[in-house]
Amino acid sequence: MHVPLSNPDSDAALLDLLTGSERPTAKTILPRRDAALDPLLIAAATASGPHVTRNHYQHDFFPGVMLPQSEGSWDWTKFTGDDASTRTERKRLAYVSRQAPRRQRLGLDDTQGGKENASPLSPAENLPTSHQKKRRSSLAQVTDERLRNPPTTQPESTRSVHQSLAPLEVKCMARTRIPTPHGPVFLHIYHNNRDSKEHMAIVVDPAQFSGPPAPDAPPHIRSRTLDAVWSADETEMDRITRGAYVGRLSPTSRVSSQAPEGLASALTVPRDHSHPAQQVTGLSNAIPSPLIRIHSECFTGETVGSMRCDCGEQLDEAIRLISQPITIPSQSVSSPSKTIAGRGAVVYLRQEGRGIGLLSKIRAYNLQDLGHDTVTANLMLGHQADERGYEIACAILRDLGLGNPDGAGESVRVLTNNPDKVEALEKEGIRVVERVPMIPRSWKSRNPHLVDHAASLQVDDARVEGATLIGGGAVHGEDLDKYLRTKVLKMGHILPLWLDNPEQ
Ligand SMILES: Nc1nc2c(ncn2[C@@H]2O[C@H](COP(=O)(O)OP(=O)(O)OP(=O)(O)O)[C@@H](O)[C@H]2O)c(=O)[nH]1
Repeated sequence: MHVPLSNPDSDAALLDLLTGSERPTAKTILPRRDAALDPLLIAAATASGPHVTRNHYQHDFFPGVMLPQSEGSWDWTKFTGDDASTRTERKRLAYVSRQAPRRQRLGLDDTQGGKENASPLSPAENLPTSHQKKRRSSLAQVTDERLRNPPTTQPESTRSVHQSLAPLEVKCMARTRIPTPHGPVFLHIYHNNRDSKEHMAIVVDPAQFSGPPAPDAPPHIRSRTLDAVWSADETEMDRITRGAYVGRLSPTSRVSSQAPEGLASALTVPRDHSHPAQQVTGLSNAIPSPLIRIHSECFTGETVGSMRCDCGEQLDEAIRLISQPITIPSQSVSSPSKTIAGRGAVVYLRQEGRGIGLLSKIRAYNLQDLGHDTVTANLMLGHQADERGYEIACAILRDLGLGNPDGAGESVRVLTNNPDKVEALEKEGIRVVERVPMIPRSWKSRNPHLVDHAASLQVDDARVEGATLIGGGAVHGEDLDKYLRTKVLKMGHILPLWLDNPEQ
């Protein structure tokens, strides 16, 4: 049988269709403007590569032509009617993604060995979240049993996922100087390969402004990952822009932490007791370990100034206490006592609402207004009393040379009333030499005898005038008292309970 290789008539029609050299006529089999698959669109789509966006792949072609005015688009105006056939047609042409959102895919990948988490830390975009959030049961589903026996450990979902992941890595992406009412601090922004949050470290170490440390002075608190060389073609300006500089940055002073050679390691060198100068003065042994705090995000307390909790005050108080000058007592008759600048760090974790997130915390507040305490409200919403983890905080501390288990870093003193935090740090190998209590200002001002607990810090309790949340004074109120009492009575916080009548 003879099969014609081509049909001149249909070839001409196809050419017209593709080139648009002729306006569509009644003879045209597929009128150009009404084409089910517009050839120009197909060409553009093919040229632009596979249909992959950040969150989905395999989108239908039709979203690109939904604007009726766009060249070659489907004529959507004919679907403006409300009859049944129009509705069906609309549905058929709906914007369709054949892939689940990225969050869900990551959850699946985790169960298959966490493949997506194996990618290296990226400066441009943080690494994916490690696990899918467990679906919360509704309020009505919360049983009395759950309220009676709340789970106290880390969520199982988090534990099992973390067990199967690559080793935790953190990387300091940038650091900058921030002046505060208590003195300058260095704010460090961290990325990690466990979650997509930007956790932070607020480092207090103003001695860094005066150049490399003296042999008998404590080492500077600097990030190893920030001071590292990131790439062979990284310029001095790249390093300075991300904060890898030494001293005080100014238009006339811009020394990258890479130059001169060896400076970066000299800046972070740990206390070396075999160093001749240190043996002579013995000063370094008398310097107390840096004071640190692991703090969890609280938008309401820290930004809005909420008096339902003491979080804003605690953040402020931590920076204030760490910034207090340290007096080193005289080591011998010939050497006088010495004062050095306060040093330490607040690791600021983005674990809003003890890890349940801002939305749930806001809902929990409404349950609290109905008479429930903070713990019960969390449980009623299907959360645990506390869903936080401290692995990332420990990795950040290690990156800053603090509390390293291998003896390469300094041990730390921890500002907290929460025994879980101390336990978590020690479990991760951080050397904690002291827990320093944080007495709420309102309790201190109303119960002066509690101040004795902080006397060892030798701090001046004066407030900074004119400052609001950071540097502000003591606040108190019914909600705050209730919150603090629940911490002591239900969460095991080590804090002498404030009483209306101290004699009770
Ligand atoms: N779920 C919930 N979270 C709250 C509430 N009030 C404050 N928070 C959160 O509790 C966390 C406070 O934690 P931290 O400041 O680290 O301190 P802590 O665990 O109380 O222990 P300390 O170190 O002794 O202060 C923050 O994440 C707040 O957002 C509340 O009523 N409900």
